Amino acid sequence: MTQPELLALRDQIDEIDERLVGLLAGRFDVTEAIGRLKAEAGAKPVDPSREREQGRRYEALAQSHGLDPALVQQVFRTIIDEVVRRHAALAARAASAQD
Ligand SMILES: C=C(O[C@@H]1C=C(C(=O)O)C=C[C@H]1O)C(=O)O
Repeated sequence: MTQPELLALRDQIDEIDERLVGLLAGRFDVTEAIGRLKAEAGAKPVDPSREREQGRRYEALAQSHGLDPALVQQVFRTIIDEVVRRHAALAARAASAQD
């Protein structure tokens, strides 16, 4: 291993990480829009049936990319838990605005 090789690979990692964070931010923008719609409609923050459907999709995606499905599920569990937390906050705000 040469130092330039290592540095070039680390540059690639930095670019991928930047794209991942950008994608994550885009996902949170979309889920925020969903959270606002659900809060207006009085719908629950969590949708277990949608989450089950996604779980099956993450499993298939992980397998098609040669990744450990448990790892992919764990990553999305962390993200979705944060989405649901934000949706609950939007719902609480909408409910208190109605008081
Ligand atoms: C985004 C939604 O809200 C929650 C968060 C989800 C997600 O981050 O993918 C999926 C289902 C819901 O529990 C939704 O209902 O679509």
